[in-house]
Amino acid sequence: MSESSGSASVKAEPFVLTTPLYYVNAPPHMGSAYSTIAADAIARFQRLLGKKVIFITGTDEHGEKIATAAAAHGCSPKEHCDTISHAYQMLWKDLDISYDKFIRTSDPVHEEIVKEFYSKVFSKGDIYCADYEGLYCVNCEEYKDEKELLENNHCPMHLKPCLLRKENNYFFSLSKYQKQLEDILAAQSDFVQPPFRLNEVLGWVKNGLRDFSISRASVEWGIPVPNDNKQTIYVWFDALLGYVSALLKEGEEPTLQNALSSGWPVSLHLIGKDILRFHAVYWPAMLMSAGLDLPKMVFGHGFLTKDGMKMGKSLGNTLEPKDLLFEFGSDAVRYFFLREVEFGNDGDYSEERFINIVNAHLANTIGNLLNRTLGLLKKNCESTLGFDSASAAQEIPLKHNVKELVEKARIHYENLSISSACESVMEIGNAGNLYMDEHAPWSLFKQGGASAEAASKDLVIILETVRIIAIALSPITPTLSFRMYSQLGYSRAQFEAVTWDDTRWGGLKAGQVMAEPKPVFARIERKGEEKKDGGVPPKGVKERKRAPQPQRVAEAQP
Ligand SMILES: Nc1ncnc2c1ncn2[C@@H]1O[C@H](COP(=O)(O)OP(=O)(O)OP(=O)(O)O)[C@@H](O)[C@H]1O
Repeated sequence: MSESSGSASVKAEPFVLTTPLYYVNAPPHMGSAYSTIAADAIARFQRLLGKKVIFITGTDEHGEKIATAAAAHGCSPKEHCDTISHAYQMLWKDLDISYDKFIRTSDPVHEEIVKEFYSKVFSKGDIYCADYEGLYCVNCEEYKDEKELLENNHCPMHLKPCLLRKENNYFFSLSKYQKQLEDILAAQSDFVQPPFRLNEVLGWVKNGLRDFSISRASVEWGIPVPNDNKQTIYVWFDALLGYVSALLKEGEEPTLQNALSSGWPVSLHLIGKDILRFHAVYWPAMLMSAGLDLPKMVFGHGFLTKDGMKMGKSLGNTLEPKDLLFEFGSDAVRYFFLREVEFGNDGDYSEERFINIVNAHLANTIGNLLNRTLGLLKKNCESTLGFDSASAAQEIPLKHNVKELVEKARIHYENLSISSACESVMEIGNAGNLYMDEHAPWSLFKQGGASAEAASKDLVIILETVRIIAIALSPITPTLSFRMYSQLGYSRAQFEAVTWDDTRWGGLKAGQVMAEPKPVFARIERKGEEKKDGGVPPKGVKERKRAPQPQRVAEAQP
């Protein structure tokens, strides 16, 4: 991605990004939440740059696995999909996901788009009928190559046996697009990110592409193949087109032309590495066949793992996001996973690490800095700024340091190095804390006169640093950032109007009145940890409370 300057000018071309459309075989888990949180951070960052963003997420609802899951719950596939899709939407709400469009592949408008697309590919001569026999993983909804399977034909991802299946299906001529795909991957080196995943994709393509079946004779819960109602369209062929259907406006006639005119091609498909082949090989070939533009980038991130295995619905080894949210709150969950897991690589969850990171960074480095400073301002300056931040900080090193770190954070966000962006912002917090400790304004106030004046300038300088942190961290911790902003005396509307340009030094003005100091982030107490109000809780009393409760813990004042 670019390193061009972060301007707030509105670009005509929207930034369109997508999460995977999650398969509704079971409710969402922390892995599904991870992709969506990351996409949300990117969407929020792009909006801060002044871009028009179309952020698409949704659910993939057809196929054999869904019909089986519905039967197991004694309901119809549609009822099952309604329930699980709703669970995704509720979780996204709790996680502060700012999506613009939630697409469900059982939506009738999507069916129209799939049928039109299928007919285009058919007219191109890229669909034919043939018998196929192969090993099928129902959990991947994919025929597998024997070479990629474990002992006894077990799927390496789901650890379940693949079954031999023989069907008469419609096939897509993927092999026809081998050369074109090789050329695209060579010419557009950032089409697949991170770079090591591009090598993976190049390997698959160079090994030779085989046509794949795009219909199922044995699956009823799906979109009927045009002109052959005995077969339904393969769930992946159908699901990928959800990214197109999502662009249709409310009430608009469901045609490809209408959908494509509202933002195609996608700027970024953000996916887990498990579905890279579908997005970086099958999907571009399908689009080329239909004569549609290709997405600009496919980013395959790593897995959240448990005992080294991918956390997933089929394996059932998942971490429940609702529990984490209940206990720690949305900002903590978002921050931990985006800061802790280097974006692109795998990462493991540990509660101890979660608590340590979140307490150290959000409660101490940021929350405590703001709270201490506001406490001093209240005590010594009636919570009112005596100087503009621009005039308070003429040529101090902190100001230059902050400027450099903000620019680093911006470049990291642009390059999707989300963890490094968090790190740069936290360095701003460290610099602010160091400034506070070195200048010790509490003792300058005691000296009075010119020293007291210097102290009140110091407070403005630190609060300006915190203001910049609030903006730069807002793609990751939107709720916490708003709490910080309102402590600085700004309204919700003022917070919502900020752009990345507002990270420039000089926002705080003399006379601005700060809010009553309240901790913006409650430190998480470990089970059995001694509480500030005295001792461990008595037996039978729940040790942790629902987060966030910022007023619960007041950090020590200097
Ligand atoms: N453990 C995980 N770590 C990171 N992302 C994950 C994880 N599990 C799922 N995802 C996200 O969800 C996408 C797959 O969605 P899907 O609905 O198929 O979930 P799943 O839990 O992987 O299902 P299954 O276990 O049945 O394969 C991945 O590409 C990724 O974006």
